[in-house]
This record gives sequence, C-alpha cells and structure tokens, in this order.
Amino acid sequence: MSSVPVLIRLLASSVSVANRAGKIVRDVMSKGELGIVEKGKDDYQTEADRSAQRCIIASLSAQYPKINIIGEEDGNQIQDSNEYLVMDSDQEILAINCPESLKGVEEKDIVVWVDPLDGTAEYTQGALMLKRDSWEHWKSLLSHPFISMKWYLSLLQSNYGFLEHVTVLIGISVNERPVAGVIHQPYYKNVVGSDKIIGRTIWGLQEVGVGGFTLAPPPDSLVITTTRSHSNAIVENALQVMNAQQILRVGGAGYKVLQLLEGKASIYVFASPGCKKWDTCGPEAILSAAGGKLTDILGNHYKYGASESRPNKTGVLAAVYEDLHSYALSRIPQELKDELAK
Ligand SMILES: Nc1ncnc2c1ncn2[C@@H]1O[C@H](COP(=O)(O)O)[C@@H](O)[C@H]1OP(=O)(O)O
Ligand SMILES: [Mg+2]
Ligand SMILES: [Mg+2]
Ligand SMILES: [Mg+2]
Repeated sequence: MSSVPVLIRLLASSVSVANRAGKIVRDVMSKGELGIVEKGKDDYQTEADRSAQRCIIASLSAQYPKINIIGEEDGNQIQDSNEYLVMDSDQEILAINCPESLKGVEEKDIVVWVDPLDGTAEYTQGALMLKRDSWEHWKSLLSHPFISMKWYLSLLQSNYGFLEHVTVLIGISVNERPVAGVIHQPYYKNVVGSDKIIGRTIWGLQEVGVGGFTLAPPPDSLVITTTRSHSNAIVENALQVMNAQQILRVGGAGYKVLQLLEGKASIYVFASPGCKKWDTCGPEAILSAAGGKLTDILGNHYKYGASESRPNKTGVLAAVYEDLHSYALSRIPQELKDELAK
C-alpha cells in the first residue's frame, strides 16, 4: 500500500470521502433541519455544508497530516468526534499507474481545496420542495387565493431539479496547479438493471484522464452555461457578446463543468468575482485532464497555492476544447476585462 505514490492514495481517499459527504448532504435534507446561516449577500451555509466539510477535512487530515487542506466553511475544522472518519480508498483509483511527473510529490507539496457543498442556493431551494412533500400540503396551496396555477406548476417542476446542481468538490493542487480532482453529485439518479442508484463520483488526474462518467463532445450549436443565482449587469453583458444559440442558467461551478464534460454546454462564462478557489480547483483539474481549459475572463490560469487569495476575482471562462475557449475569450470586450480586473 505504501508503495502507491501519495498523490494516487490521496485521490483514492478523496473519491471515498466525497461519496460519504454526499450521503451526509442527502441525510441532512431528509431530516429537514437545514440550519441555514446567512454569511453574506446571496451567500448561505447549511448544516450539510458544515457536516460534509467536517467529514472531508477530518478524514483527509487524519491520513495525510502534512497536507494543507483548505475548506470553504469557517470554524469547524477541529472536531474530536470520530463519527465522520472515512478511511476507505477507492480501489479503481489505487490501481492507477501514477504519471512519472507526480511520483515524487510529497504531502508537504500538496494543497487541497474543499467545497463540501457547491450550489448551496440550489440546495436550499430544492429543500422547499422536498420538505413539504405531502400531497395534502400541495393541495391546500393550490386552493390558496393568491397562488396562480402557473406559479404553482412552475414551483413544483423547478425546485426538484435544482438538487441535481449540488456537488461536493475536492481539488488537489501541486506547485499551484490543479493536478487531480473529484466532483461528487449526491442527487444524480441512474437506473442499472432493476436497481435505482443515487449519486455518482467523477474524477480526473493529470496525464491519466477522467472517470465516473462518459466524456462527450460539445453540442453542435453554441450553448453557454452560467449562474442562475448570482447574476448582475456585467455577467449578463459577457453572455450577450458570445452570440450563443442557448443560455443554460444552472447552479454551482461543479455542475457547470459537468455540463461541459458531458456535451450539454460548449462554454462556461461567469464574469463576476463570486467563485472562490474551492469552486474551481477540482473542476479545473478534471476539465484539464479531459483536454479542456478553465481560466479567468482574461484568459489567465488561477494559482492554487495555500497563500493565494480565496476569491476568483476575475471570473471564470471554461470549455472542453481549446478552440472554444479561445473563441469565447476573443468575444469578451476589453472594457469588460478592465472592469473585472479593477
Ligand atoms: N456572490 C457569491 N457569493 C457566494 N458564493 C458565490 C457567489 N457567486 C458564486 N458563488 C459560489 O460559486 C458557485 C457557482 O456560482 P453560481 O452557482 O452562481 O454559478 C456557487 O454555487 C457558490 O458556491 P457555494 O454554493 O459552494 O457557496
Ligand atoms: Mg458557499
Ligand atoms: Mg461553491
Ligand atoms: Mg460550498
């Protein structure tokens, strides 16, 4: 076991712990007590964000004490409880042949960025639907004098779908660059034979490739994926200049990169400082392992060293093909770049 290079062991542990974190996310939702805390404008934290982060950080730091692990949520890193410790490792990942360039990486060279729940806005909005799932409740809402049939149906349809946008993100960086990552989707539904399976885990490793899903080419027409809960005038301006056939507005950085990987969207455009290093490290690692590119709106790569500032101040621009990324970059007006870089 110890002959397996630390980077491979860490990725194998990250896959296992992300699965467990996804179960925590679902369990908090089923219990119905979300414990929502407002951190800032349009910025929330729930019990699922806190518990999933405790699980990931406690488990990884117990096994890799010298790695620098940085999580989105504050104040819950140190816990005595062993309740959340996950010491399993994904066997498929453990069997991977480590690329020569990563064999010599030591714990002290690694920075891990953890987003225990990406898409918190969508998670809390999805809860609205699940919590009140009794038919009696929905029937009484329908007869309410101020609720129209149209509003009622759109609420019913949309809120369930939001939960699919939720992901757990673990990004592994070495020398400031993301080299491996995990995106776990706790509410992904799949049917295999007669079994219904909930949740899936996508991984990527530099020079090796990606797994846990089927990589697909981008759509024939230009489809943008972007924020649905953190828009503003500059974000909209950057979308308009792309000349796209379709704009998909979905939650979470992880989910949007998944849409690129699965051929549902051609480019991810977000001209705003809202995303942080833990939002992009894992997704960027997977996207680049698949041959794609994630940068800021100016076309520069973010750095993932432990001392880097957390916000991705100059936005996100990503695609699974280099030429799509270059096209998108060429459409962004200089004034918009200047405005974000200010
Ligand atoms: N203004 C913002 N404030 C807080 N978090 C943001 C903001 N904008 C983006 N994010 C984070 O980036 C992710 C992707 O953004 P969006 O869904 O708007 O495209 C969000 O799910 C959220 O991560 P998180 O849910 O982990 O807090
Ligand atoms: Mg958050
Ligand atoms: Mg996030
Ligand atoms: Mg988060």
